[in-house]
Amino acid sequence: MTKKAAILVAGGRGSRMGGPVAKQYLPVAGEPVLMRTLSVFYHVDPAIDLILVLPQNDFLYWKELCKDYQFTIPHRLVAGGNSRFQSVRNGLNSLKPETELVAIHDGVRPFVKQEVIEESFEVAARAGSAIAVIALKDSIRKLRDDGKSFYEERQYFRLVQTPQTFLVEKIKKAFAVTELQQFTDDATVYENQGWQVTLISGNAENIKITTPEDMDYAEFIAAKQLSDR
Ligand SMILES: Nc1ccn([C@@H]2O[C@H](COP(=O)(O)OP(=O)(O)OP(=O)(O)O)[C@@H](O)[C@H]2O)c(=O)n1
Ligand SMILES: C[C@](O)(CO)[C@H](O)COP(=O)(O)O
Repeated sequence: MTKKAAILVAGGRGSRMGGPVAKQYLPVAGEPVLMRTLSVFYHVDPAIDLILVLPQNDFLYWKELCKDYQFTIPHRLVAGGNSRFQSVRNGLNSLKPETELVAIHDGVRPFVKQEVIEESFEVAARAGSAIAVIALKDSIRKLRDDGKSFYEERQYFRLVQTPQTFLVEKIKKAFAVTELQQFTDDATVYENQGWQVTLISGNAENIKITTPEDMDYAEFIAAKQLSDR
């Protein structure tokens, strides 16, 4: 059986969300965002090695939160870094030697579908990588520095989500480089090695909770999930 791990990165401060409590700990329909995300991965496969990357200073707070919510899904804590890239790298460095596949996922994307995670592991096992993306619904304009804007054919673009799942051997090699500005996700780190990434379909509700209005939408999605059960 292939040894799988999932690194859920939640080492950020949520500056665009604002507020006294970082967004990854905020309750959505009564359950903190990170507990929701951990649960989805756990239900895909309870044997997945779950790694949660948090700011080191939040470890105690998180452990207390788990007690308060009686949250018992097993996971390991790893200290985050100053950027998402560094947080992911810390997570990769904590993988057990026998791990063959790793899904890297934003902790603040609690509505990823189990089917997307499952497909990401299947495709990454065959192709080396699997990056969840969705098509655009709106038209797009490309901006130029001179203030002009131009039509672009939206069928050639995709919005990038997580999970981004990889063969461990390859993604660890890819992350053993100096951080570059274009490393806004893990696919860009992988392709920096000259390797082509493989895209899979994500799910529309798999939003990255980023700004306050996302919390309203998150409440809506959580309520819908409950009524669809
Ligand atoms: N040093 C960092 C920065 C970000 N992240 C994580 O990467 C994911 C995507 O980042 P983003 O949505 O930008 O989160 P924040 O950095 O927390 O938000 P902001 O940019 O608004 O401060 C989040 O789960 C975030 O916690 C991380 O693990 N370590
Ligand atoms: C990884 C990511 O969620 C893919 O869309 C995104 O690049 C993270 O960006 P952020 O600026 O760190 O939120």
